[in-house]
Amino acid sequence: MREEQNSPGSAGGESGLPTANSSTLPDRFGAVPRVDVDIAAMRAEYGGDPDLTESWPADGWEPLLRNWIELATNAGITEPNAMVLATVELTDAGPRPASRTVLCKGVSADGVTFYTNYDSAKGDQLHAVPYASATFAWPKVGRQVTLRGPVDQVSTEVTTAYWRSRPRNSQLGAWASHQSRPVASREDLDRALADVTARFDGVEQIPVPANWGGYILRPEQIEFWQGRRSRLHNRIRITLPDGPAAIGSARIERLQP
Ligand SMILES: Cc1cc2nc3c(=O)[nH]c(=O)nc-3n(C[C@H](O)[C@H](O)[C@H](O)COP(=O)(O)O)c2cc1C
Repeated sequence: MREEQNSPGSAGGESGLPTANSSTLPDRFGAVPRVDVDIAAMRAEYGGDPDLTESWPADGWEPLLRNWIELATNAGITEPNAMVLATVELTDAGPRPASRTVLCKGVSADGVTFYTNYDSAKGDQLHAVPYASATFAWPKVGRQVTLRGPVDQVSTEVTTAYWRSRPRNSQLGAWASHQSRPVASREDLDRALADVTARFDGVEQIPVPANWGGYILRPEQIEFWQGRRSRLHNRIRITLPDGPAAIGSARIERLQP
C-alpha cells in the first residue's frame, strides 16, 4: 500500500469529502498516473422539476437564491455556498479575467458577502476594478445562479463579527498565509503556522488581521438557470437598475438557453 493512502488529508473519509481513488493518487515521486476518461461522452440529463418561471423571483432574488442554496444543501452537496468569483486583472497586455472559488458567507437583499485576504490577487483586482461576477453551480440539482455588480469592502464591524465565529485554526491560517504570494515550500507554510500559533498562545481572542475581511457584491444583474430536458433550459434574468433591493423596478426576462 502506498504511504499517501494513509496520510491524513489525502485519503479523506472523516472529513466527509470523497475518498481518493488509488488510481488517481500520485506515486511517491509525485507523478500522477494517466487515466483514460471519456470527457466528451460525459453528460447529464436534466428535468423533472416544475419549470422555473418569471414569477419565481416576484418577491426578490434573495429569497429565491436562499431557497436554491437550501435545496443544494438538502441534496447533500459539499459546500453548497461555494461560488466561483470572477474579477478583472489589469495587465500590461490589457484587462484579463481571473476566477476562483470562494464561500458565500452572507446573503441579504443588498448582496452576497465573502471573506478573503485584501492583499490577495483578487483583493488587488477588486481594488483596481471594483466589479465582479459570482456563479453558484449545482449540477447535482440542475441549477446555477450568477450575480454581477459592484463590490465593496464590508464594515469592520461586519468583518469582526464573522471573524469571531471562525474556528481558531482558520484564524491562525489567515494570519500565517500571505495569500497569493509564492512560497518556497510546504515546510515554510507549516513553519509560518507554527510561528503564529506560538505568537497567539494564551491569547483568547485572536485579532482580525488588518488585511483580512469581507466584500459584498451588490448585484445589478442576476440570472437563475434551471436545467431542462433536451437542453431547453430555463434562464430567468433580473436586472436591477435601482439597486439590489429595489425589486419593484426590476426587469425580469427569459433568455434562450
Ligand atoms: C470550495 C472552496 C472554497 C474556498 N473559499 C475561499 C474563501 O471563502 N475565501 C478565500 O479567500 N479563498 C477561498 N478559497 C480559495 C480560493 O479559491 C483561492 O485559491 C484563494 O482565495 C486565492 O485566490 P486569488 O489568488 O485569486 O486571490 C476556496 C477554495 C475552494 C476550492
